[in-house]
Amino acid sequence: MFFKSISVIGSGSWGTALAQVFSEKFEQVFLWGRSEEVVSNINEKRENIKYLKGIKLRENIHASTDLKKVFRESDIIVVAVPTQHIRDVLKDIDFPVDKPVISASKGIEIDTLKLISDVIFETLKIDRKLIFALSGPSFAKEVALGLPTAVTLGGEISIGEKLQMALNTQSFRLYLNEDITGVQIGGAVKNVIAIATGASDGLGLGNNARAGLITRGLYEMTKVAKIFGGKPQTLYGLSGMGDLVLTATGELSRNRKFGFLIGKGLSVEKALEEVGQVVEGVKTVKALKKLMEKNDVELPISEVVYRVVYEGFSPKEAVKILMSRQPKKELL
Ligand SMILES: NC(=O)C1=CN([C@@H]2O[C@H](COP(=O)(O)OP(=O)(O)OC[C@H]3O[C@@H](n4cnc5c(N)ncnc54)[C@H](O)[C@@H]3O)[C@@H](O)[C@H]2O)C=CC1
Ligand SMILES: O=C(CO)COP(=O)(O)O
Repeated sequence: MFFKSISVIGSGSWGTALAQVFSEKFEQVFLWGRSEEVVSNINEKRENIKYLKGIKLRENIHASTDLKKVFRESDIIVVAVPTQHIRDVLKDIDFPVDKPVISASKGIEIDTLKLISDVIFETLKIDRKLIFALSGPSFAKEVALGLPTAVTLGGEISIGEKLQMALNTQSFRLYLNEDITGVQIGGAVKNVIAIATGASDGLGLGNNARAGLITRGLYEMTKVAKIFGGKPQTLYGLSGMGDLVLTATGELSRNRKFGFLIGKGLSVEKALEEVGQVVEGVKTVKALKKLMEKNDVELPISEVVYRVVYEGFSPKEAVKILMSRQPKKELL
């Protein structure tokens, strides 16, 4: 398999940052976006002013609103659309796809409780060996600036090795992991925990509280991975702990910022408005609530994030609920 060109589906901050990093090695990079304005800004001004301001995009990045064309044009497809919209976007592809499709989005589909790899499988009807998930600590802005970043590529090893070679650059390092399920759970659930640490910081609860949430949050991530059939140890890697630490503490995180604003007393609506970009944890926590009910499993941090976001509980009440739980053994 030799890859000359690559297509990125989704021209938000992540899709654009990935296009920029890929444009270093690929002859041609195609980028699909819904918005005519974003697409023409990229093609004419070489900048995604709305989602990735200040980054000069390379000349070999070609943006388009024609999804089928962008899909047909290249040897690898990367999906970077907000999770709840992936099915809707991919359903328009009505021809066979026989090239690798990599999910770079993070979340769980609320209606079906499916992972993105399953949504790709169902909509495109492609061989599972061609489906991959790219996840790990990777803020779009830092990736686009060419700052060193290490991520995990989850999926089948033999094609995965070829993709790894093709996508690896001096600033973007990929590790392979066969456990595509565990890789996706890390990226999805860490967003919910980042909302919790953001709220804790917004309330001014200190460093101890944040470290406690991160550690017990990681345990929740392993519990969710087990439900989906993923390996708990995957969650100790880049796509689990790595991304959790980044998102739960990093100033650039939208999930953390959303939580922080809630902790400062803003309403959910106002906090979402203030962030102004996708906050996947708000959706993922809804899926986790369904998952808890379906599997009769406890995810205490996710549960209180759900109550704050959807049931009108205050962040202070959430802290009280967490701190007054029955004392437990430290299960890991
Ligand atoms: N921004 C980042 O640093 C990273 C983001 N991700 C993930 O990438 C995915 C995309 O996020 P971002 O690019 O950051 O979001 P963003 O908020 O920067 O951009 C949102 C994008 O989604 C598009 N969109 C909105 N509604 C849509 C719909 N109904 N159908 C199709 N497209 C729609 C918008 O046009 C825009 O291109 C998310 O799952 C996110 O968790 C993963 C790693 C890093
Ligand atoms: O997933 C990310 C970094 O790895 C981005 O996190 P946010 O969506 O919280 O900004």
